[in-house]
Amino acid sequence: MFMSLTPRERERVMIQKTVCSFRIRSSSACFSSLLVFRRNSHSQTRGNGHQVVEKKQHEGLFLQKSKGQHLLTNTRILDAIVRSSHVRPTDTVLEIGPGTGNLTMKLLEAAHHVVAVELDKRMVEILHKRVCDHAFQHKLTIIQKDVLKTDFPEFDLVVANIPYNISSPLVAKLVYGSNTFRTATLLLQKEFSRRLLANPGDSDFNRLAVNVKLLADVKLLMDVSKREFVPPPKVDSSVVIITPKEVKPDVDVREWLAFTRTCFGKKNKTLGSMFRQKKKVAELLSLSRVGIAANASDAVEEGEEQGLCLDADASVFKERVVGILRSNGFEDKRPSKLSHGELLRLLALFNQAGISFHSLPIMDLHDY
Ligand SMILES: C[S@@+](CC[C@H](N)C(=O)[O-])C[C@H]1O[C@@H](n2cnc3c(N)ncnc32)[C@H](O)[C@@H]1O
Repeated sequence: MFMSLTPRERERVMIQKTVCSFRIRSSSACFSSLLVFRRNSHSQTRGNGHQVVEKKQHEGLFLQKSKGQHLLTNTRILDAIVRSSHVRPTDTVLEIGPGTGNLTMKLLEAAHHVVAVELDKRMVEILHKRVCDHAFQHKLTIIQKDVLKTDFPEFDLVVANIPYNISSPLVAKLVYGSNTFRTATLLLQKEFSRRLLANPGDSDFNRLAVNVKLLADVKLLMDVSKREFVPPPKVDSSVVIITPKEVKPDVDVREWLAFTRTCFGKKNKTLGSMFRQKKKVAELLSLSRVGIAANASDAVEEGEEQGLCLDADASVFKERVVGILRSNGFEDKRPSKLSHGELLRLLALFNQAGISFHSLPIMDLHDY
């Protein structure tokens, strides 16, 4: 029966057998880790695009689910990712989570330089050796750190198969961070990519999409089956390309993020019912007081001009908030149906009336 399988199916059976036998032998401490054969730097490519595992030269490597260690092994898909990223020979590419370097090797061929940020020391060692074996070391800088706690050097592009458990803060770091770049081509969990791709009016338009699309365009490049990874994750993946907008709206980013957190907190509620909630009114009232106090005389004067008394009780404040919604035609609207232009206008109306949404530290930029 084994012989009747295609070479690709046979390879999978072999990997599965190894994984199963390891599971039986493994202690509970290692339960979430899988043993696989390390892809050898001299491995050949089969007609179906998968690299052949040379078992004689394998080194055991525990791939940790907690670090999202699912290696993409299909060279056709790796090539397609690099091709769709339009890497130029003059580019410095930032790769996040290079792992054993399957994508890195392709990027090194296409780019002027690659900066790879990898948390796992074992991966760094394997990658370093592999790159030296191919005499590419002068083109690669490896930063062995947590990508969320690292300041990036300058780069032109991002191309990465990222650990899915940090998708949200990582996309926020790229889109809302201070680095300028042409595009970010990211392999993401399929469901996450669909959330990212949602548009105003779609049933699944959400806070992630509204925040990312304020500053960037997002396009789907391709879906990738979970079968293309070793070990296969539970879910399928997708490759998306994020292109920062050339002209960005003039808005206080922290104020915007806090505003969208309020608007998209409860699915399908109208703005009127959302802003009538007792808890929300109390929260906004205290934030607006803090904002006015922090912005000192200008804001206080503005607040007073608008009739906002610092000692105003919650019901007066609620009427003020709902009044803004009503008189501008927003009361019965649902946030998921509003365009960026409409949301920006509503935020400006609130702010002009001395109503503020944020008192958050910078760290919370990462919190979608
Ligand atoms: C999905 S694997 C991708 C490996 C490789 N790029 C590939 O396509 O085969 C994700 C990689 O990110 C690394 N990683 C996980 N969390 C990280 C973090 N916070 N900072 C940097 N690297 C991280 C993992 O160790 C792993 O090597």
